[in-house]
Amino acid sequence: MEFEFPSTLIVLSFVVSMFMVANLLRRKSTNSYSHLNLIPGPRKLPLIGNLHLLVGNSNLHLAFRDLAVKYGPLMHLQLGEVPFLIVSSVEVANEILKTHDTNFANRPPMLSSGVITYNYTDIAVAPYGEYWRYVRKICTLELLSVRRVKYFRPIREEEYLNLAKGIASNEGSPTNLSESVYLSSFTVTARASIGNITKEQGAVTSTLKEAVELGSGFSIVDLYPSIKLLPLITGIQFKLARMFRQTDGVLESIINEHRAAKATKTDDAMERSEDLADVLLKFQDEGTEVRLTTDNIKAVIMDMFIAGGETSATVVVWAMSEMIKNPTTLKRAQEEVRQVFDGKGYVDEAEFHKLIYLKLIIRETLRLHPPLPLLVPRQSSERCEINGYEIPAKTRVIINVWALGRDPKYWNDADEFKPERFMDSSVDYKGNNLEFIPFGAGRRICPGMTFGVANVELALAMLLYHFDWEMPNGIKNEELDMTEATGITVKRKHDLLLIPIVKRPFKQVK
Ligand code: HEM
Repeated sequence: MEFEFPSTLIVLSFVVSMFMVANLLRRKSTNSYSHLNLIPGPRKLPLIGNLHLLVGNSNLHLAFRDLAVKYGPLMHLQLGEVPFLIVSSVEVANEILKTHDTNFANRPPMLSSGVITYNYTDIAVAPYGEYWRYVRKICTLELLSVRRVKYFRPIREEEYLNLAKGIASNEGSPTNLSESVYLSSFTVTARASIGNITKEQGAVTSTLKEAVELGSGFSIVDLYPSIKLLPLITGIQFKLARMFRQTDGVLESIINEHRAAKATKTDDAMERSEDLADVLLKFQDEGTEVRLTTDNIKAVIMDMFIAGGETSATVVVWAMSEMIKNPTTLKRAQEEVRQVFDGKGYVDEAEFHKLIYLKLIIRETLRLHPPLPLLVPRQSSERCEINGYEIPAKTRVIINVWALGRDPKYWNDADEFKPERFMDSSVDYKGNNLEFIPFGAGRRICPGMTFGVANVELALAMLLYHFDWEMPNGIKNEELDMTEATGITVKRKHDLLLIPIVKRPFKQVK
């Protein structure tokens, strides 16, 4: 991720400080955020605020948790010019995500997300309001509802079987599991939302990922928004323009292909093979309550690519990593999956209700490794009061769900991987138990939860059923490196390389 707070950012901060001084001299000293100074937080330095405290911390969720231990669960941090509230307890999260949910249902504007989302007309960063509700509803109905997720079962089964077969062809050799899982997860999302995707179109994902990282809200251009020249000086403006051109070209070709297919198909045939892109185009033609432009459609499709593929794959890879590190858990999971599917000789979703232990593993992985540990930043629409403090409109809030998932007040042996803790527990990830919200909570909760979990379950079931796994280069299981990469989606720093040993050969699926 580009929020390398380390030295580059600090150096840049001093470069921009020249501009800042001029700005400060011009501006009146009063500002609406002065109330936030009453909220506990570390002492701020001129111009950079608290940025220096994040130097050397490649993972913001960790740094924020450590600071919260000292300053409390509602903490004020000044990052560059921008004040942030960092939330690290269930009680304060409840205030933001339940009591004042509507007020905090907005997203802060950020330079890069504005550019790549066609001026905030996707779902994830669209302002809270009628447009957001409309496009979110379409995606939920057409792609993400329980009914639609069931409908896409053949796509999932085909793609994850291909994944397993691809891995089997590399039996006995170190295999990059991260790479294969990410590709399959992305392909499933793309096939479900746009029908199919060419290799060239698929290549755009790496550009999209780069753009997402820039749009984390912690990029230097977003921390010094008053310095209008900063995007130019840092080169970010050019980078964004290049990314935009690349992704726009691909999205344009996808839309054109759908329009061309529509023109040649009968209404009946269209009905049967309609995907999300077709439905969005249909609504555009029909002129519904919210008028959709072609750019809006591109923005929504792009959101599905970004939000759908990477998150699920990240969970699969962390779950495999944790199991490799904990061989007893791995063995128990393999025994369960093999017991359920040995009768058939292949994995399919019809038997998934029997995979009790695998579901516990997924929950425990989501607790320890929520793919978006800080959710997506929120912003208040109006002034309000939280914990007796006045919070002005347009205040940015970060919920540290990673810290909530490891809060010793709620979790015994909080840092340990123990799927059994969820046995006989009613705590789930659907946004009701705020100590465990890997999908967020409230109005902005992830709409892709069912879709994502279906991907994770099937991928893991395939990997556990067909293979035993060994570490390469004689490394012991417990020595597996678990370092996290920096980024808005927190993946493994180093790809997961494992040696597959085929234990259940592939049988013709009936
Ligand atoms: C295991 C997989 C997934 C995880 C852990 C996950 C997690 C999240 C989180 C934490 C948020 C932010 C919620 C907030 O700000 O409170 C989010 C938002 C979102 N997710 Fe997911 N997600 C997953 C899969 C998916 C999938 C498969 C899709 C679609 C194909 C999807 C689409 C979205 C969208 C559109 C948003 C923005 C919602 C809004 O702002 O209204 N997600 N997700």
